[in-house]
Amino acid sequence: MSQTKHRPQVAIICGSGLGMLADTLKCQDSFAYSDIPGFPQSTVQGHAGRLVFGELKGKTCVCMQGRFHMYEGHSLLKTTFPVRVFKLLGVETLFVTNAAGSLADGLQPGDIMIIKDHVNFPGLVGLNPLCGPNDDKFGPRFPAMSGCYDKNLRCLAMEIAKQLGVAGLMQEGVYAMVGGPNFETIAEARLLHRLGVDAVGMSTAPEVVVATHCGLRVFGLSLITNKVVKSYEDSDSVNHEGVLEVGRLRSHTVQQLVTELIGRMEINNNNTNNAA
Ligand SMILES: O=P(O)(O)O[C@@H]1C[C@H](O)[C@@H](CO)O1
Ligand SMILES: Nc1nc2[nH]cnc2c(=O)[nH]1
Repeated sequence: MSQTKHRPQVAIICGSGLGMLADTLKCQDSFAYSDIPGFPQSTVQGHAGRLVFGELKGKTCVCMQGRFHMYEGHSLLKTTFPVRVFKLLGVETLFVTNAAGSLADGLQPGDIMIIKDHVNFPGLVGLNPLCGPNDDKFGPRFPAMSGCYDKNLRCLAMEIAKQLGVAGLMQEGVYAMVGGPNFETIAEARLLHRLGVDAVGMSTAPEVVVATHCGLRVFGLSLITNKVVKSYEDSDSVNHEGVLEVGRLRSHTVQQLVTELIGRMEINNNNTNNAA
C-alpha cells in the first residue's frame, strides 16, 4: 500500500471481456498481479491480470482487471483471496460482474441481468471457500446468505438504467455458478432451466460468499453473452471468443451503469476495517 495513495471504498471485479471497466478510473495506479506478493495469476484470455486503483465520481475504487476461476486450478481460497484483501484495505462495497449464458427465454445476448440471488453449485457439494477453520476476525462460522445482493443497490441500478434509456436491456435474475471450464450439455441446460436459473456462468458465487461473510455490501451484474442451447434441434454453439465479443459491444453501457451507480450510491464511511 506504500505504492498508492488510494484507499478504496469500492472494489470492482471485472468479468470476461469487461476489463474496460478499469479504464474509467481517474488518477490510476496500476499493478500487475505478478508484482503483488501472494496474488494468484490470471490465465484466461480477456482477464488482463492487473489491479487498478483510482477515483470514480468522487469515490475511491480498486478494480480487478481479471478474476480467478476454480477451473484454472486455483483453490477456492485463492480465487477469493482478493476479496479479503479488499476488506482489509477498508472496502465497503463489492461490485461483481461476469459474462453468462442465458437460460431464461426473456434474456437475450447483450442484455444485462442484475443478480438478485445465486445458486452456488460447487458450494452445494462442499466446494466452498469458507470450508476449513473459520477465521472469526472476518466473520461467523455459519453466515447467512439470504439477501446477499443488496436490494437498495439493485433498485438504484434499475432507476439509473431507466434514466440512461437502457432499461429495456435490463432485468433481475438468478445466476448459477457451475465449475466449468466446459459449457453446458443440453441436458444440463434443461436441468438448470427447470431449477429456476436465469443465467449460468463459472465464477462470482465464491467471491460473493466470502464478501458477505466479512460484511461487504454486494452488487452483481451478468452480461448475457449467449443463449445456452436447450434444444437438440438447435445447431448454435457457444465459444469464448463470442463471449468476449459481446463484452466489447456492451462495454460502454456497462461502464455507464457502473459509473453512475458508484457515483450515486451512499457510502457509510463507518467501515471499522477491523477484520484482522
Ligand atoms: O469471469 P467470468 O465469469 O465473466 O467468465 C465467464 C465464465 C468463463 O470464465 C468464461 C467463458 O467464456 O466467461
Ligand atoms: N457456464 C457457462 N458460462 C458462461 N459464460 C459465458 N457464457 C456461458 C455459458 O453459456 N455457460
